[in-house]
Amino acid sequence: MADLTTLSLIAPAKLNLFLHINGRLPNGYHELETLFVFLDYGDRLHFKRTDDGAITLKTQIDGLPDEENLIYKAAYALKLATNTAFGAEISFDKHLPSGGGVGGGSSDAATTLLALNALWQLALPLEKLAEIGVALGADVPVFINGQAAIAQGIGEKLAPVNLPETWYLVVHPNVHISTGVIFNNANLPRNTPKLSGDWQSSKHRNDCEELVKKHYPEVEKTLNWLLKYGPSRMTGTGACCFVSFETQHAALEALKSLPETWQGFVARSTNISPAHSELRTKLN
Ligand SMILES: C[C@@](CO)(OP(=O)(O)O)[C@H](O)COP(=O)(O)OP(=O)(O)OC[C@H]1O[C@@H](n2ccc(N)nc2=O)[C@H](O)[C@@H]1O
Ligand SMILES: Nc1ncnc2c1ncn2[C@@H]1O[C@H](COP(=O)(O)OP(=O)(O)O)[C@@H](O)[C@H]1O
Repeated sequence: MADLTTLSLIAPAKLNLFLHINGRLPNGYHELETLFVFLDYGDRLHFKRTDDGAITLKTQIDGLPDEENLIYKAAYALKLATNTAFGAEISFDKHLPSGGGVGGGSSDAATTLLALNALWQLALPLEKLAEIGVALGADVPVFINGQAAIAQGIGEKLAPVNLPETWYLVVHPNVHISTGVIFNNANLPRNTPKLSGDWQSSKHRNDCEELVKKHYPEVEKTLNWLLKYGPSRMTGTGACCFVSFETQHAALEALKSLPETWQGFVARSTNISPAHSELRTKLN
């Protein structure tokens, strides 16, 4: 295996193709059933191994102290768990909208754990990385595992699935939605029965959608605008909404007519996380 000292790796977006809330745990977290798929679009992170033991971010996010950046937190947590003498310099190109429901922060954290596990020559198994990751965010384990999955629990119990890969137009209606605020709203429905039998033959929805539409009219407008192309849905706790297309061309044509006040991107869904595919290529 190659002994790398630098590594550049994607932190892909995810979509929640459905999101059911089954109940609330004593610690306030919610029991979910959600279908995760990855997109071949995301942030790009650049890592350089150093010998001085320090973790340094060379890029900043406006209004977010480095110590609160999930990239820094992930690197620090891995260093703490392993006592490695190595350090890292990390820069990144942020493409995913913050608070967009596409998992940007969690994916950045997962990519950091995967990359530094290789650069610091730790050889930790994915289960251990996921254990470190879940303390940073409920969404981190699916990115560490790297396989499209139905998640249960708080999002960390993963059953791999194999979905038809297709094209998506993802639209961000320019509103930032805090996951914590939505989950803490008294009017959030929390009583969807657990899926029984074959999940593909059940009816699906996003249980956060109605509440978010009420509080963020731009999300409702986006979902309605997308309806002309097919059934539209919100991902996670919002704000991004998506619709699928059979061809890249059709998705790009729809993107061209997007109202100027919103942002959007077209991406292909993948069953294997593009971070894992890239890492495999670069390590061999
Ligand atoms: C809803 C989902 C669906 O994929 O995605 P996003 O919309 O955030 O992308 C995730 O469960 C979000 O995961 P993540 O964004 O990592 O959440 P965390 O940082 O762990 O938690 C943020 C806050 O959301 C609430 N939370 C999160 C997960 C969960 N199963 N139950 C909760 O109640 C908690 O109030 C917590 O303080
Ligand atoms: N590297 C990071 N990228 C994005 N957000 C981050 C990062 N580190 C910490 N955060 C914090 O996490 C919050 C949720 O971000 P994000 O994961 O992009 O949203 P979502 O969970 O809705 O997809 C942000 O508002 C920000 O305060």
